Amino acid sequence: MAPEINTKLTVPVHSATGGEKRAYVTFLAGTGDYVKGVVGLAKGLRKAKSKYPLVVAVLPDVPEDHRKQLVDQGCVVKEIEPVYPPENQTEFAMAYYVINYSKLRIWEFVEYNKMIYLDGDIQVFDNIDHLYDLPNGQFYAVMDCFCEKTWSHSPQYKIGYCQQCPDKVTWPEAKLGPKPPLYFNAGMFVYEPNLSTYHNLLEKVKIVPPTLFAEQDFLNMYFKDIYKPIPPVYNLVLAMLWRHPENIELDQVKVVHYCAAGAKPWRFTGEEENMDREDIKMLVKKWWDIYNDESLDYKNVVIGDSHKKQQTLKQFIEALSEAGALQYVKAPSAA
Ligand SMILES: O=c1ccn([C@@H]2O[C@H](COP(=O)(O)OP(=O)(O)O)[C@@H](O)[C@H]2O)c(=O)[nH]1
Ligand SMILES: OC[C@H]1O[C@H](O[C@@H]2[C@@H](O)[C@H](O)[C@@H](O)[C@H](O)[C@@H]2O)[C@H](O)[C@@H](O)[C@H]1O
Ligand SMILES: [Mn+2]
Repeated sequence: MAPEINTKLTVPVHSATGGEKRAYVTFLAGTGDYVKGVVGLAKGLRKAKSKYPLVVAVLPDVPEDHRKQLVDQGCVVKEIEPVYPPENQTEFAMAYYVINYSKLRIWEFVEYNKMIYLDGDIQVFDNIDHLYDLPNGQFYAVMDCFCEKTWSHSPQYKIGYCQQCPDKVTWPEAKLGPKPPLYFNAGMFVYEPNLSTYHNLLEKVKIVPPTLFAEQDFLNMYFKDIYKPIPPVYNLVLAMLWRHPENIELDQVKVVHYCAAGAKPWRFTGEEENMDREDIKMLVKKWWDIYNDESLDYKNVVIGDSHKKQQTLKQFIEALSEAGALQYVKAPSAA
């Protein structure tokens, strides 16, 4: 039985007032192939007719040609300095998670007052611009699942507890203390950049001992009092398809998060566990269909738009002249 959360997202009708500056933001590190994920995301947001730009926070190691690819796709590329956790012996669930602390820099982007963060391994298949109209002062994200092997070192996994089905194995308060607060997946969240929050985050991250899920654990701790769960259609953590299918209606899903082992579309082999599932193969194909769709490239959309505008202008002028509204003044012949 899915946890009782408000699955009918009621968003006030008012849209951005004049002063609101909104953007999507993602994070890119390294010289590897995650840049494909970000290009795919930029094209997916365009296909979903998102009104807002995509900002890409890049670490200094992202090469010039990758940055150019992103600018050519209409992205706003902003270089950030890395954020490192304190010296520690932590075994992160994935060794590379240490670089994910750098995501914290996006709280400094105060030229925007509302942003939606999306991992580079996320694709947006339907418009989610309405999430910007959610009430301010909260931190919105989708609840994670604790059932994958990546959680095997956690107390939840060891007792078979998952917040996605809290009645299946009840949390043993007597033995393990109070049930953990609702926990979100940090691959997608709606937040408000803010300088004092930013400085406080950076202060706190220096003293909080790192844990399994690196900055995701840290963000859950930091925002636990204002965290508001939003429906899984806004961040389908793929493992939900085989761990909690009863909580998912795939044809309603707007955002897919390719975070299961072996699920990154641009490296997909289909060999890892669950990667031979028909739904997984369909979602990977959907990702590639967008990535390969040249009509979604920024240069074609912009040209397309300006071409359309020229066409419309031409038709407008023709219509005016047909209506006799335009008296062409004959230019004197040059001769
Ligand atoms: O080599 C890397 C690893 C991670 N990332 C960024 O960090 C995010 C979080 O990592 P990942 O999505 O692999 O974590 P998962 O969601 O799979 O746990 C990615 O989506 C990318 O935006 C990156 O740019 N380069
Ligand atoms: O650095 C920690 C990462 O933790 C999260 O990924 C995990 C989490 O979703 C687990 O629940 C899954 O089991 C696992 O596969 C997946 O990698 C975020 O998606 C990512 O952005 C990043 O914060
Ligand atoms: Mn991810």
